[in-house]
Amino acid sequence: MANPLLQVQNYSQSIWYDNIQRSLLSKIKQMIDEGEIVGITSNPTIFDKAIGGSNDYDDMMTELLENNPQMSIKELYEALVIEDIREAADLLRGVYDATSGVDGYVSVEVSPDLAHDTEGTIKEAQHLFRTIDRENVMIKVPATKEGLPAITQIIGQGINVNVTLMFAMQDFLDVADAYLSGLELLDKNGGKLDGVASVASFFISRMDSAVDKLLPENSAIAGKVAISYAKNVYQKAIEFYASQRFKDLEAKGARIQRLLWASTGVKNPAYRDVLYMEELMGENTVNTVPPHTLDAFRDHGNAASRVGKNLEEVQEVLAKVQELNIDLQQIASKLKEDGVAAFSKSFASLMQTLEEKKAKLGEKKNLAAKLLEKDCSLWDFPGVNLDEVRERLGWLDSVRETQQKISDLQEFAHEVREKFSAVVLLGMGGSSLAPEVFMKIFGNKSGYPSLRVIDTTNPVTIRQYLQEMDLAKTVFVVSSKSGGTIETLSLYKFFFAEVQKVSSQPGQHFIAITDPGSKLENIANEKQFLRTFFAPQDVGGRYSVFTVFGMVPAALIGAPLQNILDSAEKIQNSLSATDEISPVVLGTTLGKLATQGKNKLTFVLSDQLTPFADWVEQLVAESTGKIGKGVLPVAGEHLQENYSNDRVFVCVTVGEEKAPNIPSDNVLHIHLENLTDLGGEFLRWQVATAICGSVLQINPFDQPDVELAKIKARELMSGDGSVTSGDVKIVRDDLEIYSANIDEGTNIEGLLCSLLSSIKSSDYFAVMAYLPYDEEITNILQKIRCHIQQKHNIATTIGFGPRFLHSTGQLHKGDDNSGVFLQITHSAQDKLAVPGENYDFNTLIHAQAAGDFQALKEKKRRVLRYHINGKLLVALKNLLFTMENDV
Ligand SMILES: O=P(O)(O)OC[C@H]1O[C@](O)(CO)[C@@H](O)[C@@H]1O
Ligand SMILES: O=C[C@H](O)[C@H](O)COP(=O)(O)O
Repeated sequence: MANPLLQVQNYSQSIWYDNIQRSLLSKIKQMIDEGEIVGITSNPTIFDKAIGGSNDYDDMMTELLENNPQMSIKELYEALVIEDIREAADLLRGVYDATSGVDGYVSVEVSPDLAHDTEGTIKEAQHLFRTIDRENVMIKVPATKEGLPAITQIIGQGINVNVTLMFAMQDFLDVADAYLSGLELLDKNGGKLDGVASVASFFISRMDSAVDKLLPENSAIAGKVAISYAKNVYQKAIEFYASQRFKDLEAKGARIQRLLWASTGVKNPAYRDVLYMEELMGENTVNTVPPHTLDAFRDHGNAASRVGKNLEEVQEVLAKVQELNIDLQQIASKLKEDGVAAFSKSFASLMQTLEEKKAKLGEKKNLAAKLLEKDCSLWDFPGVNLDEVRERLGWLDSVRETQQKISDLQEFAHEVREKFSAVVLLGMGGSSLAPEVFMKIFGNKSGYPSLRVIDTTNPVTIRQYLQEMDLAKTVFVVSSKSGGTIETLSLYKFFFAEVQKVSSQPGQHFIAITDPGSKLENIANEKQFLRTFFAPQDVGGRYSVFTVFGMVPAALIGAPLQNILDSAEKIQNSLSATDEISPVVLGTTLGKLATQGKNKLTFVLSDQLTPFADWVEQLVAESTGKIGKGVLPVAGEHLQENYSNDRVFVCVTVGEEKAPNIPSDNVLHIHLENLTDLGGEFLRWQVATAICGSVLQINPFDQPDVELAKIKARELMSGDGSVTSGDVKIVRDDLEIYSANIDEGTNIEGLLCSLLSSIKSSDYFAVMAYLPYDEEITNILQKIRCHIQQKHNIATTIGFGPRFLHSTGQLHKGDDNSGVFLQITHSAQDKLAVPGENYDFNTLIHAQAAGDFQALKEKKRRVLRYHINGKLLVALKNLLFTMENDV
């Protein structure tokens, strides 16, 4: 079907667009190119919405203030507005030339505060016209008593004028007279009359909104008064421009001052949404149309010449208005007054928003600039070792540095995919989580190997993964910054021995990612690994996604490296933005809220982004949970009807998705146009977390309490490979229960009750499962968690051990002791030896669980360990049953 907007020109009406905003300029260009619009209008309300309600202008504001910190708010406003008006004028220049100056104008209004100041209006009109420096600009001047002489003077100087805020027939007559006087003045001054244009903006919907209130219920003339009045004015205009006075001017090139229908967005939803467009269409008029009305007309508008038609009905409607004693003249005067006041209010609100933005930008700029300069003073607080901080700020260069290495990474990936069909990454925490996100979100590109991360010491899972592997076609990435992480090295030893069974060159199945000089580098050299990638030493594990730790595995599966880095760079380049989710603001907000006790950061992620939660969980928890402070990341919970007030939500949607309704006052929304914007999210959260650490006055780059559990685990692993752990409280059937820092109970139910009755409203409940990765197990754990979430209305988390020890494990022991912990362990039949060591994986995982239990105990955390010796699933279901029914 033909676009109805394009048919409007058949009736000699020009459609202008009643809207402008920087980010819309490309859309506006498209509408101009397609012939849908031939002009643009703006007003103070439109700019208030555009500048106050978006970040479109933040970069320019930052730049302007950088060049001139003394710039006043008014100057700032003007600079932003003028830039848009110029750009719009340039976009419309083609129309202006093609129509010989009939159309192709963009209108900008003088400050509404000058509405009653003739001299001030003249000066500002001159100033704007000169500064904008475009022929196809119209200066908007209100049709007030003081505006009329200004119109004459401005037209007399050859400046185009759009007269605004016209409501009454008398306005038309006054304005038309002022216009002709202006033309006469221009003529007298020797100016060219064909070089000046003017429109008279007659406001429609506002008149109906005011009159409809005075009409009896279901009145037949509802929604018809403004149109009838406007049609009457139109007739008057025809008469006026047939006058000899105008004919004389026309002979010298003058154009009529076209009537422009403004305020044509329907305000009463009961009316047809294109009512004012359809009814007022006709020769020698302009209609300036707001976005939603334009969209509606494009969709179902009906173009026809109507403004000069049905004149009997016009008279009937106006007679009826008189009959009802409705004084349109009086209403019009009031609307004009109100209009001036409303534009003044918008203008004042915009000035205030700019004032606030300027202050915020200064503050954010300081933080952003300090961060980009790697200024350690951001974390200069008692107890923070600044030398350690200094050695952990390299991540701020990672995106830029890795941009240079894309082709090397891709070449290597190409070599690898010729030989292997699967990549297995062995690593913990920051060395494995980002690659797993990439694999789960992007998948492996066709022709590229798939990737599996192994970050457990659970023998059942390791065995199962081994059985699923085709070792001859598998390449292992051993990923460890320190090169000494026990899980990673044990897994390496195990899989190297397995590969040795199928390959005469086992080292060629291994790639190392590590710091130069690490133990892993030595191993890689000795075993002749396929390749060793060195990571920058000044980037900590959880901030390393853009280094080789994240990018090598991403390249191996053919993930969109360029998009990932570009979207991250985009975020990095706009660190001083002021919107609530810009990284610096986000970090500041999260830090401030956490200090007010709102420290349960709950992620409500698009299904497509679910895997991102594990990465962000580690970043936030390990970075912030220390010295009695911390932000607990919560992911994977069901939405509830109400929440305790310690929650902050971050809702992330992608593409067309709608955000769910979250019943909380603290909800931040992040929207990704598409999944390839994911790179920016990694950077957003790295910056936000670092800044949050600054607000919390901690070092967000260390993990002081992770070591404690490791020490305890080492102590518990005796030379013969067994694990000793005291504290057993109850032994029943195939169960052993241990507890610490809770009231004693005499049976299992009693101990569980003690644990749960210790819960306070600001606590959280954490399930820590040293169990195989398995869907059924996960489902049962989810049910346990869900039960506690609902029954106690607190935040809940689930972590698989030892994986979570490198994530929430730090926060569990470092925060303000608000965690209530249920640790679940199981004795596997399969011990699975670690070649060359005196321990097997079963011993290792038990030592890790028992070590963490001891560490939690020492830190006075409330913890219960539920150790299962018998059938795992049966025991888990029993535990769920007990929790749902007895405790
Ligand atoms: O890369 P590495 O040295 O093996 O460390 C793995 C993980 O262990 C930690 O150092 C401690 O949990 C994390 O910060 C890190 O991501
Ligand atoms: O120039 C256009 C006017 O300012 C605009 O159409 C006013 O519309 P409104 O009545 O919807 O605010």
